Amino acid sequence: MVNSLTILSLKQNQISGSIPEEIGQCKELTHLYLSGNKFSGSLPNSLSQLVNLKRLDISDNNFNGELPDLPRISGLVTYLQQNNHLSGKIPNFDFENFKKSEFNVANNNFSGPIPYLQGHLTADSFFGNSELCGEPLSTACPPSPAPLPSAEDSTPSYKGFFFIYLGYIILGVFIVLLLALKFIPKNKPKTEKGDVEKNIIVDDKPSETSNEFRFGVNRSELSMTSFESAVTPSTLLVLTSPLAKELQFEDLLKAPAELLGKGKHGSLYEVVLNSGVVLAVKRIKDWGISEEELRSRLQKTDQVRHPNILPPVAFYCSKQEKLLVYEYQQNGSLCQVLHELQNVHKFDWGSRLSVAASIAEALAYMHKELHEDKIAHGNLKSTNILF
Ligand SMILES: Nc1ncnc2c1ncn2[C@@H]1O[C@H](COP(=O)(O)OP(=O)(O)OP(=O)(O)O)[C@@H](O)[C@H]1O
Repeated sequence: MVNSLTILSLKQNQISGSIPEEIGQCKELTHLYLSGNKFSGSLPNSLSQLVNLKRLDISDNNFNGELPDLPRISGLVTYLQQNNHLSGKIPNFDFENFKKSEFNVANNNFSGPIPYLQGHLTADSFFGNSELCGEPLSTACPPSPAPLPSAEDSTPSYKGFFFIYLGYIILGVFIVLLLALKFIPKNKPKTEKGDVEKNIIVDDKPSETSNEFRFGVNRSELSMTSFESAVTPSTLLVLTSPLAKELQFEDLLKAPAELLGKGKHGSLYEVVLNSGVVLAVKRIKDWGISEEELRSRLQKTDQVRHPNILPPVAFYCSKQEKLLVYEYQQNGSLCQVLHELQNVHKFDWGSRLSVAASIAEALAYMHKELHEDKIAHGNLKSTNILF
């Protein structure tokens, strides 16, 4: 039971006590909402073992002590812990993953410099920590004291000499290489297409190299070298949706993208096209089926039309990348309605039943139509029900 728990929401109650170390056993937990209670004590170290966690909200409690190693949870997109008594340094998260309103450590006892925020977040997320300093707060950090010179520093050691000589050697080799490059004849044989294909590089991290296409100006993790675009004509397959008419693969790569979440099969980005159209693009990793099979499944899924099934708009398939494009649904998911709305009582039992009936109807239709192709949903959960 505990092993398969994915969402735990205890918010806005009067619960006191500390979070037990055993929370680390809930390995499937993706959403943990404990805000607005009277929890106290320090956060257990085992919290950092919840590697599937996407949303953590422990705001408005009495937690204290230092934070466990939470940055190791790479898929976190919500991190709210304002209005507690937590202390120590702010860890170096992957701040690119957080929207402004989804990261907040205000009104605690944190101290020291704020880590580099990669251009994200504002002072609002950090106010109320009297010993916190650095951007984006207006309090500058005091200069770190210069290390005292030691006796060892004043006399050059053998180790020091070794590095000086090593430096000379490297410089010498570099000059020889430069000269060699200058005098080697430049008439290289023309590279065949096959050779270029062998050189395709997919870089999973943003790179500063200027000849790269970007998916998301500087916020996404997807980038692809120009080699791939040179050998792969735009193979983005636009399905029947009029929304993405004339959509090109390059349009996706150039558009700003924001991470919406990370799942088992990859990351999902909100992508805003030049035209203003907003898409949700899933970058698939480890699907475990062949490119051919993926194509055939998507084309079949596209033929199953039902008002409650969100069809893919387009997909892109190459050896290096598999992208699935959907229309962005701006009204949020069932999970948000159930767990994040201020006034959940608005979601009355009549509405809940009607949502459940719509889901069942859509699922039954899809499974009937795709029965022969053996395609089932296989991952039904409240975050996958969109309004
Ligand atoms: N078309 C969409 N528009 C808006 N939000 C979406 C859309 N599709 C998914 N989301 C939201 O984005 C988040 C991530 O979605 P995703 O489908 O990647 O999750 P997942 O089903 O857990 O992934 P996986 O199948 O890889 O395990 C979810 O919170 C979901 O509600």
